[in-house]
Amino acid sequence: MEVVLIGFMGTGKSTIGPLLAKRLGRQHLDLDRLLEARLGQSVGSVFAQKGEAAFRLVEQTVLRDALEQPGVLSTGGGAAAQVDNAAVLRESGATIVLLEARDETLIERLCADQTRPLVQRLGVAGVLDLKHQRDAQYHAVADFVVRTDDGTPGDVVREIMAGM
Ligand SMILES: Nc1ncnc2c1ncn2[C@@H]1O[C@H](COP(=O)(O)OP(=O)(O)O)[C@@H](O)[C@H]1O
Ligand SMILES: O=C(O)C1=C[C@@H](OP(=O)(O)O)[C@@H](O)[C@H](O)C1
Ligand SMILES: [Mg+2]
Repeated sequence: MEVVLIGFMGTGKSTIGPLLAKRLGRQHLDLDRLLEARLGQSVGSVFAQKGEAAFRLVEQTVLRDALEQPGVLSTGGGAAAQVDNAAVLRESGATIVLLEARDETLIERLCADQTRPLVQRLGVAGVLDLKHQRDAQYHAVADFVVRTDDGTPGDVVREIMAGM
């Protein structure tokens, strides 16, 4: 991978990834979609039927495979926060961009989309606690940070390009 987007749920990794890839003339991969294709099941049903620990094991394998390919990768929000994955990401040589947004922005975005199992399980307050627990891990992995609160997705892509 040349560029990997990391960050909490709702920061915009899956929205920005395809736009950035198009701008760079590269392929785009989304880790959650790769995992779903491998298991033939949605992320939500993997959490419900197999549990989060099983999800993390498959996520780790799919991440390692994806990093071998060229292009732009949008990770799922938990991927870079797992210790083993953090090391693999750093060693991959990809440019790692952390997307961030204010708590209020994330609440708005996450409440508007009911497909994330951790939001269902933890609720808004619980999920923000999880974000704050993960923040230091995200920053330790990232090469630089881009905020997605105020601009359009196009603005975010331009800012990423400027940072590379
Ligand atoms: N500037 C922006 N950058 C990225 N996403 C944005 C922006 N403004 C609004 N959004 C919205 O925020 C949501 C981000 O969701 P998504 O891309 O699935 O995030 P993630 O993959 O990080 O969980 C989308 O509904 C997107 O349309
Ligand atoms: O933060 C997390 O632990 C998760 C984030 C999700 O991806 P997005 O960040 O793209 O929503 C998805 O991988 C799964 O629901 C778990
Ligand atoms: Mg996503």
